[in-house]
Amino acid sequence: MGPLRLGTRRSKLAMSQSGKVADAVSQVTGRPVELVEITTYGDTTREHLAQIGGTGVFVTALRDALLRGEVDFAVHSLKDLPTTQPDDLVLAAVPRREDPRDALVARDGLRFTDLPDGARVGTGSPRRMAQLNAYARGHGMRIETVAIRGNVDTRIGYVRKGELDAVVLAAAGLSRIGRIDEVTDFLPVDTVLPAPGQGALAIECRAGHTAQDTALVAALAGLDDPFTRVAVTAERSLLASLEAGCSAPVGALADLLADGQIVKEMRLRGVVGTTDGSTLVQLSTTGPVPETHDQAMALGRELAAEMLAKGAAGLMGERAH
Ligand SMILES: NCc1[nH]cc(CCC(=O)O)c1CC(=O)O
Repeated sequence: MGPLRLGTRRSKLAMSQSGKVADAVSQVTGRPVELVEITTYGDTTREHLAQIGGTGVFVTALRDALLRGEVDFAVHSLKDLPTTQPDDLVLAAVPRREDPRDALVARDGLRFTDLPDGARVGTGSPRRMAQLNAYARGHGMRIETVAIRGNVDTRIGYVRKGELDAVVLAAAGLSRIGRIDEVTDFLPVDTVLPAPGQGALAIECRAGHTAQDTALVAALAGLDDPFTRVAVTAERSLLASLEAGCSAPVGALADLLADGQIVKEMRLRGVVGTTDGSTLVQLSTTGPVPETHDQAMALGRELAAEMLAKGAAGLMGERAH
């Protein structure tokens, strides 16, 4: 048998996380893994993701390569993955999640709460804008959120060149490309809830039409982290039930509540808001740690129903598509 072919985007972030997954897959399968670089629509378009809708723009080309048999599995950032799973593909593994928080990279080592009056803060994410602006309004701060996009290096470049006072990025992405030292403040999740699935990766395969596919899915299961899987399932169920795309202003995070070493319950928090931060619907639910996929899905649906009852639908500009 030849090497396994791993389909990946070619950005520095994607190549770095795919390289790590390749090593882990080699370990569990005993086979060499070869990286196959694929350009996605999200990599070439110059449009703002909030405008093109975001849903699947980084994913579709990778999925097509999988379905055509050009690669054996694909590695995605889970937060970029649409909540609808195609029948012929399967999430073979969700490895243990890294730090899910958003992080600030600001000039002069500034923390978020120390930003000066009128500070310009760059982010392309309506979710980040909504929560940053809501915090500022509630704490007598005045900031201006500025829509930017581009890869991580480009975004940090706006601060280094003095065009912005700060940018907000996912801590996990910075860590994966070796730039975590540039973070000047980790934003508490009470201030900014991350995107559903942020900090987690997804390893996707064909759903076992051949004996080889089936064997690969079984081997990759060894890389799955069951708690991360349950947590991101609940978060993504919330997103799906709100009928929001991945560029909608929705944050969600599931975490465990423990008493010492003993895990007691899982908490799921969700937020949706207007980008100007004038209105946020933020709710949380706590219950037994889900033991099945269906239980995790139910938790997300229940919280979504409560958020919709509080007017969440009216706050999402962008609908599912
Ligand atoms: N939308 C872009 C994207 N998709 C995944 C990550 C990296 C972090 C992660 O895996 O959640 C990033 C960059 C960012 O949001 O700063």
